[in-house]
Amino acid sequence: MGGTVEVTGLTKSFGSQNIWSDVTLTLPPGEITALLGPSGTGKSVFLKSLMGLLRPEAGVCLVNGVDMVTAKESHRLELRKKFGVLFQDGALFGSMSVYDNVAFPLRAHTRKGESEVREITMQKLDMVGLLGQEHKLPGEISGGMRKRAGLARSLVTDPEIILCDEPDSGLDPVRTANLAQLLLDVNAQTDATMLVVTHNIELARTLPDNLGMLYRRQLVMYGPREQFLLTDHPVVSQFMAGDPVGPIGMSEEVDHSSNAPLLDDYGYPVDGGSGAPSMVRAGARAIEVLPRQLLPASGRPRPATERHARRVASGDASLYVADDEEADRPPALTRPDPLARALDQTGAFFALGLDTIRATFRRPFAARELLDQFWFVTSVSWIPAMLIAIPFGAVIALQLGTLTVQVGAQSFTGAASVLAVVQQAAPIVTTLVIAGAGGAAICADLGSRTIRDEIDAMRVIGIDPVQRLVVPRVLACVLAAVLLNGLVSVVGVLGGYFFNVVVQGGTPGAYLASFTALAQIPDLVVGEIKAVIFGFLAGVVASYRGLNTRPGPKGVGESVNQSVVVTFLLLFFVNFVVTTLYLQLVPGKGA
Ligand SMILES: Nc1ncnc2c1ncn2[C@@H]1O[C@H](COP(=O)(O)OP(=O)(O)OP(=O)(O)O)[C@@H](O)[C@H]1O
Repeated sequence: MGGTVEVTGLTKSFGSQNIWSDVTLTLPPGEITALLGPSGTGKSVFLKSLMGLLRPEAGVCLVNGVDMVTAKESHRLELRKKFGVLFQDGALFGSMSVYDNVAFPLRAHTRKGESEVREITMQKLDMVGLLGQEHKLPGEISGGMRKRAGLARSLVTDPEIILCDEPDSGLDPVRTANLAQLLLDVNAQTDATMLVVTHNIELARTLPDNLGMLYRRQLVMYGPREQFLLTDHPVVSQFMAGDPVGPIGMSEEVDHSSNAPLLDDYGYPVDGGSGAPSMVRAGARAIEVLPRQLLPASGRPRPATERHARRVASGDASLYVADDEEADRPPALTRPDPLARALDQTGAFFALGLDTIRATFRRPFAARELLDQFWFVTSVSWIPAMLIAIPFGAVIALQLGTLTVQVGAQSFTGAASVLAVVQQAAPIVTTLVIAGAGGAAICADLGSRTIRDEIDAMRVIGIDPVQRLVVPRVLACVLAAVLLNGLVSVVGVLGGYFFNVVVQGGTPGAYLASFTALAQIPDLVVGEIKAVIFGFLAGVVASYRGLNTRPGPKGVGESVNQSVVVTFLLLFFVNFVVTTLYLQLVPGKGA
């Protein structure tokens, strides 16, 4: 029988926006449950909270007895392997073909040989009608096809718990009917516990054993289909009838507001309210006859059907209806505390940094991804770094050359300009360019994957995105910083030599002699140490912002902007700290 999911008092907010509060329900093992609710009521947020992808601020969510809210991430990654999840847009990995996407969980978590992987993958692709499309990339197929490929991927490991976020959206009516039948047949074969979020009334009426509805930040009703579908609850009956008139309005915020029609005790418009009461009642009456539930194509009854009937007959399964007073409660407005938020984000940033260091030593190591990223970061950074290094080295050389002449210490010009370039200018120039070019691209890439649910899909498949995506990107930034720092130092020093010796008429011998007299090996090493630290910071900041992008393209843009600005600020602060420590700990040569 399928896995168990027991939710108690779950509450989730984003900042001051409460999404839902105190949600309590149990998904009966092996049965199909549908979750309904107007757009924006937090159904997707609920699914993600069940899998521990989002962290509710209160409540318990037990999956096979383990609380997903408080469990360690490593424990959650293991538990998520029990889930098969279809995200709203399919959440296919954009760089892999449809075939590789569907085969991915099998390759990641089973020891099956490639021929067996192929057999299972092709069978699932056949099941969702995608044979012949397997070599295409997700960007080359339609939205509905992506959805079906996502469904095939979610089923490929025969999961104990299947969560589907609007499996019908983007599908034509025939394919929606086929998909409903497919989900039912999968349930009949595997006895998996299933939760399906849908807006499709026909699917909601004929597929599930149980239904629940979210509305105005709470679970308004939850229970067996026999009781749910016959209710005259105004919100539920309006939704199930798809009626424009009733308590549900156009948006979550104005529902039931003064702009909405005046409603009687049952939620029907009273005199002066807009809309036709007869239509509402007709709509409500339309669901008074219990529709027939779908039957498995095999003709054999599902194991869940009998268990469900027993639960209903014994009274174990009964309809939960939320308190009306609770429904009328105004949204709980929690004022966001900017200090607590800043501390939270700082803590999360350091946690990602530590996790990145730990994950660097975990196997398997994403060596191919590291090479790709290193090549990418270096190729976008080296030309701007060189172009900045030449005038930067020249300005330092000219300024120091002029100054040393003024104070009669021109014999130290070489040492002063080389040390300024190697210790200060080179690491800073290198990392500013890496953060601006490479870091911005890393943040945009991870941000786009986040808003397309690819990162969450990876977590559900039990792959740690820090190990798979963040480690190679951060290491690529570190390696590119070390390499470019060396190049920028050489270019800067040569530029200094050119301007001091050729332009300002200094002697080559004095330039080099002053350098060897005053500089020491640690002076050169500290430049590379700075490059390592700055490269690490640029990579972690870009990854942190990318993984914590707010929804939508605007969110990605904001993240990229913040990533660059925060890296610059951090860089100058850390440079100050490292330089001060170095000057305290390493006495200058001859001092
Ligand atoms: N990561 C996030 N950060 C901030 N707000 C979010 C985030 N994810 C969702 N929200 C907000 O939570 C609310 C509920 O979103 P959700 O996608 O769960 O709604 P839904 O019921 O699934 O809607 P639909 O039926 O239209 O898909 C929305 O107001 C949304 O803007």
